[in-house]
Amino acid sequence: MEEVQTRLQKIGLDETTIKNTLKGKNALKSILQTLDLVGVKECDKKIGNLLYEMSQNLTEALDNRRALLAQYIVEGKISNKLQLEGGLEYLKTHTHLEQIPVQDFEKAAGVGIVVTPEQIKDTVAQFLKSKEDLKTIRYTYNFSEYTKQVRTLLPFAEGKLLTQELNQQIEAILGPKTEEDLKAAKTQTKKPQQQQQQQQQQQQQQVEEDDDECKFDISKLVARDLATTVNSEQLLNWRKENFPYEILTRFPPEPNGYLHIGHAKSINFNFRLAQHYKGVTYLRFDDTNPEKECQEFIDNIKENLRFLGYTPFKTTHASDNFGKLYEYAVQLIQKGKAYCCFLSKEESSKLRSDLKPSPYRDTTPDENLVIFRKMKMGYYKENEVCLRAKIDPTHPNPTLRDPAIFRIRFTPHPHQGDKWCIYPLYDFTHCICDSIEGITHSCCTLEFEVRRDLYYWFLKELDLYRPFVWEFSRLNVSNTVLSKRKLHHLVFNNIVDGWDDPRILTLNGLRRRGYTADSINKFCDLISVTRKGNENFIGMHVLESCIRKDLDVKAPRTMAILEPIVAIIDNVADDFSEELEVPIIPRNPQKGNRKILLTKSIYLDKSDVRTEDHADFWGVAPGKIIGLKQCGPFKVISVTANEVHLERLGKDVKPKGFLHWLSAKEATPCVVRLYDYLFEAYDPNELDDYIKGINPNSKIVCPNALMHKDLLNSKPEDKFQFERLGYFNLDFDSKDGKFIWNRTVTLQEKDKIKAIAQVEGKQVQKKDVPQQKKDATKKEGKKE
Ligand SMILES: NC(=O)CC[C@H](N)C(=O)O
Repeated sequence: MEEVQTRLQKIGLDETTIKNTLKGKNALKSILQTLDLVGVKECDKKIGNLLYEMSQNLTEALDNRRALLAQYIVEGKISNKLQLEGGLEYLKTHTHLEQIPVQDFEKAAGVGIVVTPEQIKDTVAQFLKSKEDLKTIRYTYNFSEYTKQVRTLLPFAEGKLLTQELNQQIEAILGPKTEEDLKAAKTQTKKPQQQQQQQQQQQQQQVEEDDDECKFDISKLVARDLATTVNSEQLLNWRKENFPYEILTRFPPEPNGYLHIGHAKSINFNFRLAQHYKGVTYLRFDDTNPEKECQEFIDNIKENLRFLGYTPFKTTHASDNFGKLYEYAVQLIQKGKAYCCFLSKEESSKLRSDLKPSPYRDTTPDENLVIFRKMKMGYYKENEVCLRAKIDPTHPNPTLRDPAIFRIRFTPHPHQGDKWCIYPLYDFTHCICDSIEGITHSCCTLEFEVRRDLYYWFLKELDLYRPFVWEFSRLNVSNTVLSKRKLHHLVFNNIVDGWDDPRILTLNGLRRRGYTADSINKFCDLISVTRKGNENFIGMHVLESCIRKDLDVKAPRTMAILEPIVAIIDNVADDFSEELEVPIIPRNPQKGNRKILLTKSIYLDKSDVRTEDHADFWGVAPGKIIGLKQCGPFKVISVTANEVHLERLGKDVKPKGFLHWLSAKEATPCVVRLYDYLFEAYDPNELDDYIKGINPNSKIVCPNALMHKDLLNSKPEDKFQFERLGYFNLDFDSKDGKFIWNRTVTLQEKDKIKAIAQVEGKQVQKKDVPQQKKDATKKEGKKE
């Protein structure tokens, strides 16, 4: 052991790293293997640390690249972490290549990129120009933060030169430190010890998180672009000339269903990423499957984007590129990189799983061209033949085993009509459309990760500009399901009332439930975007708290009765009527006041009334003192099943609680729907049959409810707080004098939810749910 320890010391690792390495079997094995491979006994600490870093980041799939990387490090061609990251990323996305093309690899790893002192000077100057507050905060600026930020601008620059330049330029701007500066610096360092420690801890955590490639950090993501998308100078110029935006993203839904909260996350992310850099975002319909797609979904997606408040830079259709895609397929055939395959579906999937080649692999390009043209002309039947990319039938990643790229379907297309009878498949289409549109960051959920190599393969073979692909974890919310298949099942089996049922998290459902665009966007901001884990599991209460906060300041207050019972105030005259003036939104006095009437006959809610009293009950029961909201204390004289008698008391009596009520003169009928979680199960996806997790009481209708007559003017989607009952949204079904209110959310988190939150502590990330195995065969986002 000691010998090993000295070995690690000799390559300059620090004591903590050595200690940790000795503890972990794999970590140790990996670094020793690297050292043996390149025969290094002693070296500069910079090289040693990079070798260590590299060894810790080598996945099994990259084991065969160990020697290559180590050699670059030892020779000093890869000399910092960013270069290493670039190189690793390149290798990760090119596992299918036997021979790594030196030029491409070196470009990705920034080998030989010499950043001149001039470049450093200019970049630092530019950077400091953007720091408008520097002259005010002077030497209290955050040095490490500044350094980090310039580094992302010049990832391959020598670190020392960069900080030197930064220091010099700052001093040139601010002049030497004054006495004031020194004082300020002192007070900064004199923070109470505890506070300082806390700050350090936080920073440490920050550093650790920043080091983690999974963490979403826009600047890092953008900087990585430089390192990992291997585009020739020419392709980069093509992009620059054609697109005046440095950042271009896209939201590419397939118009075959309704959008849900997971899509909102993606929309929010793509638009926000672009906006952050003054870039723009396309809405692209990924419409390659005419059998499942239709205009209704296209319109609905557009409407939902509008609802969320996003305006696409352009709305495009993948199908607009069918002509180009056909030409690119022809190019692949001509290059010998695609062939027409007459195997049946069953035959080909058997060969693919046995890692055997198709017998049609060796058809000549000329013959393939003839067949492909005939496919286009409608000469063959559906499924008789398809066009396949010629990649590698034995590849460990099944998406690279000669995937189909064009197939025959005699179905007219919602956007192209009957122009085509051959349709390109998703993988072939998506990357080419991204490229044609000049997308810089192609972001999708993690189940598409296995398809990334294929994405790059097509673009490389066709010599097209390559966007940077980045995957993030898919959103899951507790007590509900989000998969298209499951939602479909719920809708088609009438378990819910359609795609806009307020209990499901489709955007239409949420909207009908009463969720505002602001609350949904807020939720998306809150949950953030990461690459960690397979899924991003969020408790439903997080979503609920977003809408509560939003409506608290937006929704006018009113009162309504779910199940009415008459109450008579005995000690006032028959024609008694008193006008009470109360705030519309207490937190927002500018919204003014509303008026309500107190009359002899009023309505209370049956659930607040009991004929017999109980110790823990503070509603209406014989002999009790109660309060009525906005108007004061009353004594309960008598209670029967149908009627309550009250006496009004002087204001000095303090009742325990206040109930909601309506004057008989102002009450008007309506229907109220109360919604609860659709699933009782916290994570229905975990059950062997998710349907078993359904909550049988997720919808309760109150057909005889009453509302205040002021609400007669409301229109669908108007939102109110019914005091004590929650926030309510007027349903689209309200017409012809019929008013139907959907409860969006109760005023407070339910006890049930509180219990869950306690168990989980403050974190709502799902920890205890076993991670799904990453089985590439099963997890393919799309199938052929
Ligand atoms: N690459 C991606 O973002 C996938 C888009 C695909 N059309 C989908 O809707 O899932």
